[in-house]
Amino acid sequence: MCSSCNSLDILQHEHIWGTASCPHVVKAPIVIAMVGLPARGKTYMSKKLTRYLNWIGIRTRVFNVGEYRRAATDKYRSHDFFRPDNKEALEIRQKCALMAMDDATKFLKNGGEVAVLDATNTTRHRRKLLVDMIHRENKFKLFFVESICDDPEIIEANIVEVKVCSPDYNGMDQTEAIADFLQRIKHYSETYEPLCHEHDKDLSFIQIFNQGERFQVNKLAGHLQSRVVYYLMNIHVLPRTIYLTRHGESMMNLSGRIGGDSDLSDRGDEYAEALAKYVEEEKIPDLKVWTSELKRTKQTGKCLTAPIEHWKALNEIDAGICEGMTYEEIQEKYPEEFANRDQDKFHYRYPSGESYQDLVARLEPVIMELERQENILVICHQAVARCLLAYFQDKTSADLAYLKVPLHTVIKLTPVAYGCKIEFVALSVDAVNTHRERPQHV
Ligand SMILES: O=c1[nH]cnc2c1c(-c1ccc(Cl)cc1)cn2-c1ccccc1
Ligand SMILES: O=P(O)(O)OC[C@H]1O[C@](O)(CO)[C@@H](O)[C@@H]1O
Repeated sequence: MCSSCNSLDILQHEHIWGTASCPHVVKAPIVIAMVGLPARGKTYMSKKLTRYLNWIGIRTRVFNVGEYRRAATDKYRSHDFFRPDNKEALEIRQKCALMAMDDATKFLKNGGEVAVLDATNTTRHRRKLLVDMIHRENKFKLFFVESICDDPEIIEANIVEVKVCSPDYNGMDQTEAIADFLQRIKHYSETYEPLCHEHDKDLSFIQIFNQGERFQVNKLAGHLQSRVVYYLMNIHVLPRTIYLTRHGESMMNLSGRIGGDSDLSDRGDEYAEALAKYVEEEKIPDLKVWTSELKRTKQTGKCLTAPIEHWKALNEIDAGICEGMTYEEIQEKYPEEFANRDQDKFHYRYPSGESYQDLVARLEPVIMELERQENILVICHQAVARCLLAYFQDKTSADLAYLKVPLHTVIKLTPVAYGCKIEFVALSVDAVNTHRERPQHV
């Protein structure tokens, strides 16, 4: 007997594994529907949230209605397309919205877990259509995320940063494009009905005011929705830089051995000095430094003047019974283990140790705190740096485990528009290469 909906055929019900058929299941697929006027950060949030959910292992994809409209109509002419009385355009826009929802439904029926519908969804009529289509027919959960922003400076910044370069404005000069986009916003404003408690008390939603200054949350329904709300309450758009580096070369690196808690080598000490010089020259305001609890990262930060915090969560992947061994010794002594790791390096867990998947879970609180912070230098390890980098660079789990993160290199990450600019700054101190390539045969 299923305790949530008293269904008897537990096998058909698949309650434990979570299916779309029963709304009570823990992992019922969910549609996150964005709501808001143009230039309110809907695409920004859609992409960032999707990157986070995929990184923690939840299969998520964005369905952007604007992209469907651009595919359906040839060259965009002007804001007239968005006039509420433009019947022909309304038909195209409705068709595109239905196609996006249809593709989202297909995605969720084929193993997808979260579909983010990046659209304005600015009328009660459109949202009711969503409720009927998604909630009743498919039994998916539906969660609305509305961004309300009436600060003209923020709107203008958004338009300049991500709208004027949109395909809609190819060949148009910036002033013309901004004017056209402001007209487009005006057309939407005429019919805009924000979510409100009176009319929408049965809907699950969060309203975000002015880029996270204030939040209004209604009827959260489930763990995933709470995780989404928590994430959206922790992100910010203040300009900042995250500097990522491994510790300096260690004695274990010199001997080609993995793990352990060894001191820096002489060249590792040189890197610690070079790192302090680099940081000095960067003139980073209010820098904070995070290291792991292992000696080699603490020693790497010893010449820095900025405040330093140590995180156990930043410790290197635990190689369990293989700690302190070389790859050759592992292949010799544990050939099966060695082969299994090459087969699926992300999911492979060392006996009495960790997998990259375990590492991502251990690093999630670090990522959440990094999102809250401003300028940070993280001194960590090869596997840890790969996991953090995969989050900022939206890498797949398979690629994550083989990302190149050389010793004595500072990786500079700066959020821009919808992504993250990345620069590799190799400081001129030699070091061994600890990178083991993806084997060809698998
Ligand atoms: O509320 C906005 N209004 C206009 N623009 C915005 C936002 C947000 C934003 C929204 C919610 C949260 Cl919790 C944080 C940021 C991000 N952006 C944005 C930032 C960079 C490029 C393009 C868009
Ligand atoms: O996953 P890979 O490629 O073995 O890299 C992780 C290894 O890198 C090191 O940080 C340095 O070799 C080891 O401590 C760790 O086990």
